[in-house]
Amino acid sequence: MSVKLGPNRYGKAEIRLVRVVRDGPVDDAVHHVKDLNVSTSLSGDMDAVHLTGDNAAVLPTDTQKNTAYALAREHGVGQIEEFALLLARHFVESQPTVHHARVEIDEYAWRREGPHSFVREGGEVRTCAVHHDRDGRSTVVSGLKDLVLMNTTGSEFHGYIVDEYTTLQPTTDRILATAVAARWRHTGDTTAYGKSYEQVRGSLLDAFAGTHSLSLQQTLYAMGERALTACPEICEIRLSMPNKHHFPVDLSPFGLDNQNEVFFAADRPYGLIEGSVLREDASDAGFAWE
Ligand SMILES: O=c1[nH]c(=O)c2[nH]c(=O)[nH]c2[nH]1
Repeated sequence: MSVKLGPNRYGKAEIRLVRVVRDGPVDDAVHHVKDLNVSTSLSGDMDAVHLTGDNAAVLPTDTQKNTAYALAREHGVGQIEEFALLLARHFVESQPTVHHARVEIDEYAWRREGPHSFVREGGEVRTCAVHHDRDGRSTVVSGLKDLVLMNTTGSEFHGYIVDEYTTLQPTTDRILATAVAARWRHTGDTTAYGKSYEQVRGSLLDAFAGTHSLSLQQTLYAMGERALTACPEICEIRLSMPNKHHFPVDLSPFGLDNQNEVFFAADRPYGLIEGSVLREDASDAGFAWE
């Protein structure tokens, strides 16, 4: 039997990193925090390590982790996309055996409660995934996940295929609830990642709340379209949205009606609606989504 090594990469997953910045006199400083989960992944001249156990080309994952902490100390974090690019470029530019770096970062939000006190926001997580290769090409995908949304009316679903297995009743008034995971690809024309994050997030919320929905698919498209319209520096957005079903409870055994007021919130199974919306003239994605 003849086999060969296929695509491979390696790195440190889920490096938890909290960076504190102190602003002002030591006794009376206002603190700022960045709370990150960083994952690095490198590829390049890695045949020997797999085929013969020669580790000479390998930058250990332990070193990758240390690098994240050291660069956070030296440079600060700023926008997660900037820090991810700093790390990715560092690995590729400092190590000839590393030809490609992918750095993914999740950022957890803390709301200020005092000069050095914070409350963890329970809601969405900001995300990014950047790539950098030895030809100097970089891609940046930003995103969010766990953005839980609900409309308690303004959602219908009917007109679908009915076959011998269909039991679903058509509805003209249902709860529409989801947990949005969105990732958007930057054209490369901007580094204003904080601003575009706010624009895209705001667009997703506006379109979800403002669309009278005939399906979650229609809502997904409206959300993507709104984000692309609001934010010229992104060219493609990918959305993944579970349909978190809410079933009206049959209260007739108790002599009670239920005019869409009492629901069973099911956690599984759930519909999973996914799609991308992109500009007609979107540039080639290259390795951005890998
Ligand atoms: O918005 C929806 N899209 C579907 O494709 C679907 N399928 C289903 O059973 N309910 C729903 N709702």
